[in-house]
Amino acid sequence: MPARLIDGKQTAAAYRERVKADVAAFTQKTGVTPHLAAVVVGENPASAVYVRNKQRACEQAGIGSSLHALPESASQADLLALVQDLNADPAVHGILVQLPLPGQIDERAVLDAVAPLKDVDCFHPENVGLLSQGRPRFAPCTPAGVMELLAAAEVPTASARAVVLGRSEIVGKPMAMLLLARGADATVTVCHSRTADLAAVCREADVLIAAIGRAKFLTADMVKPGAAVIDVGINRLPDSEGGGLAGDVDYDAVNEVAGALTPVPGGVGPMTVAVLLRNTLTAAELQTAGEPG
Ligand SMILES: Nc1nc(=O)c2c([nH]1)NC[C@@H]1CN(c3ccc(C(=O)N[C@@H](CCC(=O)O)C(=O)O)cc3)C=[N+]21
Repeated sequence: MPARLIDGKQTAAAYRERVKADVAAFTQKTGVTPHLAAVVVGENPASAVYVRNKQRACEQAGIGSSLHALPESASQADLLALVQDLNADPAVHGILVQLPLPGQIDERAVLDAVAPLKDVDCFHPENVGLLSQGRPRFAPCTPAGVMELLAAAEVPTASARAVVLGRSEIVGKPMAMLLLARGADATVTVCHSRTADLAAVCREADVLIAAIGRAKFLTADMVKPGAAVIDVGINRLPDSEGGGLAGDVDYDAVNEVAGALTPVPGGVGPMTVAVLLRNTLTAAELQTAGEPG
């Protein structure tokens, strides 16, 4: 019996319509157009696709966007100077420094330099701290997108056993915090590449979030029959395997065991972009209400 498809494209489209309406109301009331500045260093092809998707989504939602590209060889000082300029620019509300950055640049130093009120990725320690205290300023884009998908698919989290496979700063750790938060009330296990009996731990999950960054890593033997499986993976397959995008889930096999499942593409990715739009409006609201800087 194949799993119920959790349609990220459809959920993202509905979510973006709501953001678009809220942006129109905000701009009508304040005369301010929210603006997202995307910073890209070098020519990472995957990043180019995502940045283009984000810019297109911004335009459709009535959000202005600008692209600030530095060469692969840019120094950390160059990038920090650009971030400071964007921090100081009152017409820029959200700043997104596209990851990964080239090896000569310390990602943590750059992400820490983004003004907390403009940190629409929710990567800054201040915003991660607020999130961990259950009073988030911004929703972490991909984890919040996952929560929206679970809600849209009416997958219950309260009292459910949730297993997060992966412990990254971008997805795994904030994902665990959102599932643990009051209102979501899941019982959360975070596992990773060093977890013993990984398959057995994953099989305990009613809700299983795969965010380990390895193509088709989650196999059918790791899934409890009927569980909801959310695939956060965005792995580019080598041309020898047909190229294209694959998730962290072995989709065809898991589709026969899971109760509900997200596809890649068409699942979490579109939600990541949709939540980024919401965060950019939130940033504009915070900076227009005269919130202390
Ligand atoms: N500072 C920063 N913030 C990010 O949020 C961030 C980042 N850096 N670096 C890269 C990752 C990746 N990411 C995606 C965004 C959209 C899709 C997306 O729209 N995916 C479509 C398919 C897109 C395609 O055709 O390749 C889908 O899954 O349906 C995927 C991945 C955001 N990221």
